Amino acid sequence: MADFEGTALLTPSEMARADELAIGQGRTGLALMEAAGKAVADAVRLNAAPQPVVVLCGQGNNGGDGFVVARRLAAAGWPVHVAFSGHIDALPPDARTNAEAWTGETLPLSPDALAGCAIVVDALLGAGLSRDVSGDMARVIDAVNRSGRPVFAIDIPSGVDGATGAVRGIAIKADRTITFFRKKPGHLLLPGRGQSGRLSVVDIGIPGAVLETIGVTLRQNTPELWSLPPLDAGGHKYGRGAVMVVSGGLLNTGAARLSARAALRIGAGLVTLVGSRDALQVHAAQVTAIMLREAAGPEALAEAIAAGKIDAAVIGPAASVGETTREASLAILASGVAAVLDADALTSFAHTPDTLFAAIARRPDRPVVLTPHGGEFARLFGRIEGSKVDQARVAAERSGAIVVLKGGDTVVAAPDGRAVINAHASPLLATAGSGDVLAGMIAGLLARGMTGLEATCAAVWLHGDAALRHGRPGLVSDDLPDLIADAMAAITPASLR
Ligand SMILES: NC(=O)C1=CN([C@@H]2O[C@H](COP(=O)(O)OP(=O)(O)OC[C@H]3O[C@@H](n4cnc5c(N)ncnc54)[C@H](O)[C@@H]3O)[C@@H](O)[C@H]2O)[C@@H](O)CC1
Ligand SMILES: [K+]
Repeated sequence: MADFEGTALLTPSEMARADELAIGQGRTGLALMEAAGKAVADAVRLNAAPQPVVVLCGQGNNGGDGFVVARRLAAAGWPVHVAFSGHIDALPPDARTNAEAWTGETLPLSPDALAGCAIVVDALLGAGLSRDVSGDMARVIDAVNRSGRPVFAIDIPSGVDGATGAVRGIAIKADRTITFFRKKPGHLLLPGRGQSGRLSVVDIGIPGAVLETIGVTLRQNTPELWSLPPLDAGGHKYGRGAVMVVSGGLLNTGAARLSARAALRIGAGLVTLVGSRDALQVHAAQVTAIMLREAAGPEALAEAIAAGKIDAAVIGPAASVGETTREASLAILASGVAAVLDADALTSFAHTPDTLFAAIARRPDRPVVLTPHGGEFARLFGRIEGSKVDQARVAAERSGAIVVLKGGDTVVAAPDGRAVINAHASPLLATAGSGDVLAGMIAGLLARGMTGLEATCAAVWLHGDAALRHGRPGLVSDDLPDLIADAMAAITPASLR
């Protein structure tokens, strides 16, 4: 996977380390704080005409940034007051210096401090919370959220946990968030993403090279992380990979068809639906470019894989839960093809996850991708503590597979610890069959020869992009495969299309 440093995400402790490393390389904490406060004051000035501002300052360095913002806005002629209830002496040194340099009005931190102001700057808490928000601070946050006034959050909306995106008790609902150096997971994970409003990242003088020292393993999913394989002018369909999708029974064929269409649309050379004769008769009435092959039972599946020179297989969409799907999944894994296990294939191992993980371990060279939503994840992996990223990472390590923990903030994790958060998505994707399309897209890109993590991240991003392209209510999963072409075209240079 390309190592594009702009996509790196830093947990609060990694960000503290980045600050420390920058300071070790000759920057001062005060200079970083001044740059941070200047960036926020500039953002306020760029986005509004001069009007009364209240800067809510907490007891740490986030509050220190707030005092810089207050000083700079006041110097630019804006009416500003600060709301702060701590002891200046108890502030960390740089924040204290800036609090002492503030000569304007300071009111106690309470909902009354909002009176008469038109804009709120939130400098209460940074990304690394040590406890839930309560007391006066909670009351002020509640009053800000009810006030309807525009809020500029410094670094992260106060109350959002920068590592997990959780709202710790209560959190500021910001219109704009200005963060420093790199985004934090809490800006992308839900509900933190929804609290952040429009997010911008500003350079405050921390050298990018510190990322290598820190050893960042978490990234945001963007097209910079992967590239779609170019089409070969002399290529033939087998060179673009063959996908097999296992069908559900007579009355459950639609889900597999969605997967198959998506696999073909994303560029697999050949796609075959396999299943019972009666299921194939339903498919036959619906598909044209997709091929059909009768195969019932694990041996027949293995034969179909060999006969079709299959590169990647999908099993799970409406496959039914139970022994048949379990045995079929094991046959696919034993065949060694790249495999995407979705939906019923995951639930079929709910009572025997170790059987699945052992089968994955026997074929370390070809990728296996598991695509659970939250319910399927819990059935297969039980309860895992920590953020969504932590959970996906533990599951990937335990299973030996790439795990796609789906949702509005899908997390992809690899067994080696690399993880990616996808925020390029639309709530329209919460519709029946959307996951079936994603499974097909992943398989299509695996068949085209992309590595497991790249294929999965690319498919997740393109799936989100397809829904964003629909751009209006009324998206159904049948629409998605046809939107994939435009999604791919937008990131593919014309010479390679
Ligand atoms: N040199 C640096 O470290 C820099 C820091 N910067 C700013 O500093 C911030 C981080 O500063 P800090 O690490 O001091 O963190 P905070 O500003 O969040 O302050 C931490 C303090 O808040 C308290 N606290 C934690 N959770 C709380 C809760 N739920 N309710 C009430 N109090 C709580 C802690 O006990 C601690 O006293 C960043 O967000 C950024 O804005 C920037 O100025 C750039 C440079
Ligand atoms: K804040």
